[in-house]
Amino acid sequence: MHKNLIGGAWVDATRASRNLNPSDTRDVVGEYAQADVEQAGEAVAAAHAAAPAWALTTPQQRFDLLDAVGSEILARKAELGDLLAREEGKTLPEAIGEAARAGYIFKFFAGEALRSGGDSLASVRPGVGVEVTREPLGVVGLITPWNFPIAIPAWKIAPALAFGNTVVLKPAELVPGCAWALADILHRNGLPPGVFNLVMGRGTDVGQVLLDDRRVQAVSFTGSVATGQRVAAACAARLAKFQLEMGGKNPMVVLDDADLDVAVTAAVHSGYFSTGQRCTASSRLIVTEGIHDRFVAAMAERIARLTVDDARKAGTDIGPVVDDRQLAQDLEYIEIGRREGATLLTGGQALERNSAGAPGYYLRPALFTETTPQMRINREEIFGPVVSVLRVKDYEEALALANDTPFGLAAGIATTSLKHAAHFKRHAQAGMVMVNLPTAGVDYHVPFGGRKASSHGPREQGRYAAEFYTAVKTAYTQA
Ligand SMILES: NC(=O)C1=CN([C@@H]2O[C@H](COP(=O)(O)OP(=O)(O)OC[C@H]3O[C@@H](n4cnc5c(N)ncnc54)[C@H](OP(=O)(O)O)[C@@H]3O)[C@@H](O)[C@H]2O)C=CC1
Ligand SMILES: O=C(O)CCC(=O)C(=O)O
Repeated sequence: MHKNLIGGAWVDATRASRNLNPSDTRDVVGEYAQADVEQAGEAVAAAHAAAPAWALTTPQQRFDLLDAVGSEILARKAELGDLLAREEGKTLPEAIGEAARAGYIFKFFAGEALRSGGDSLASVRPGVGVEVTREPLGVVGLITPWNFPIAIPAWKIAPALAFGNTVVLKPAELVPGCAWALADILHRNGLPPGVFNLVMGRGTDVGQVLLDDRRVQAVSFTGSVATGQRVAAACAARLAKFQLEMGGKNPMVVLDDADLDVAVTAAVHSGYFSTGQRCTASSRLIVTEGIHDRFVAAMAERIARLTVDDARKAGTDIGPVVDDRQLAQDLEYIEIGRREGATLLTGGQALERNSAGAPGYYLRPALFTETTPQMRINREEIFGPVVSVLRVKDYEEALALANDTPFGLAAGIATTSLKHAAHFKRHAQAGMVMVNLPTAGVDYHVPFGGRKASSHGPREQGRYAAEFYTAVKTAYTQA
C-alpha cells in the first residue's frame, strides 16, 4: 500500500482505496492509504512544527531543493506521464507534457525563491525610510482536483515552498498516484520532515480538516464551484486566506474572416483534447453566419477522424472519461441537449470497450448545432467532450454571447482581423484570452485564473503567485 507522508515518515492507514485505470477498469494502478481526520490533524501539526525553521532557510537552500525536484521530474517525465495516463486517462503525449510542465514549474519557482524581494521607498516624512517585504504565511493547505494530477499540485506546492511556507496536500481521491510520486520525490530530495505532508483521503473529512484547522493559514483550492463555495465559507468563518480556481464555460468566437483550418484546429483541441476535462476547455463555439456552415462541416469531418481509445495506445487522440460518475454526467447532458431541441450532429455515444476489448469509460466526442444561449448545455459546465455551436449575425453579437455566462476563465477568438482581435482582448470578460489558439493548454510561467464564478483571490502561477503565498509587511525606520 502507498502510505501518507506525515512529518517526514510514511504512515499507514486503516483504510485504502484502489486506484483504477479508466482505459481498462480491470487494471488496478495501486492501493493508496486513506487518511482519517486524526491523521489529517497530525499532518497539520507536523507542518506547523516545521514552519518556523523552513521560513528561515536561505533562498539558496530553497532554490537547490526545488531545482533538484524539477530535475528529477523532468528526467522521469516518461514514467510519470505513463502513470498519469494510466490513472486519469489523458493520452500519453498529453500526460508526458503535463509531467514535463510540473518539472518546469518547480524550476521556475526555484528561481522565484532567489528573486523574492520587496521595495525600499522614501517616506513622506523627513528622515524616515520605508521597506516593503514579503514573509511566508506559515502552513498552507492545498486541495487539488483529478483532471491535472501532477501539474496542479506542482503549481501550488512549488510557490508555497519557494516563499517559505510548509504544506499539507490533499489530492483528489481519483488520482492519488501522481500525488504520491510527487511526495516521494520531494521526500527523497531532502525536504526537512514536516515541510511537505501528503494526506490522501476523502475531501469531506480530510479536506474539511484543512478548512477548519486554525493552524492552516491559507487554503488554495481547485475543483468544482459547489466545493469552492464550501471552502470560501469555511475560510471566511475563521478569516483564513483562500484562493479558488473553479469551473468554466469558455467561449470560442469564430468570425467570417477566420482561417478555417486554424479555427477548426483550435476548436477541436480546446473542446475535445484531454477528453474535454479541462476548466479551460471551449464548450461554446460562437460562429458568425458567413462561415457557420463551412465551419460546422469541417468540424464534423475532423471529429470523425479522432481516435477514441486506450489513453496509453499510440495514435489515440481522445482517452476515456475519468470515471463512471463523470461519464454518467456527460451522457445526461447529451440527453438534456437533445430534449432542449439542439441537433446532435455527431458523436455522443458511450463505448463500453476499447479496440483491444478492454472495458473502460469511452465517449465519442459530441457536437451539438442549432443551439440557443439559454439551453443548459450552453450555461452549465459539463466537463466532458461535449461542445455546442451557436450561430450569430456578427462580431458584436458574438462578443455579447461570449460574455453571457456566469463564468469567466478563458475566451478565444479565431479571426484575421487585427481590429476585432484587439477589441476582443480588451472586452472579453475572462482572465485569459487566446487569439487563433486553443483556450486550453497554457504557459507555466504567466498568471493563470479567471473572473466571475471561475476564480476567487489572487492569481496562480508566474511571479503573481507571490501575492497568495506571502504576507506583505511595511516597516518604517527613523534614521
Ligand atoms: N476547474 C477545474 O480545474 C476542475 C473543475 N471540476 C468540476 O467539478 C466537478 C466535480 O468534480 P470533483 O472532482 O467532484 O470536484 P470537487 O470540487 O468535488 O473536488 C475537488 C477537490 O476538493 C475535495 N473536496 C471535496 N469536498 C470537500 C470538502 N467538503 N472539503 C474540502 N475538500 C473537499 C475533493 O476531494 P475528493 O478526492 O474526495 O473528491 C478534491 O480533492 C466536475 O465535473 C467539474 O465540473 C473538477 C475538477 C477540476
Ligand atoms: O489548460 C490548461 O493548460 C490548464 C487547465 C487547468 O488547469 C484545468 O483544467 O484545471
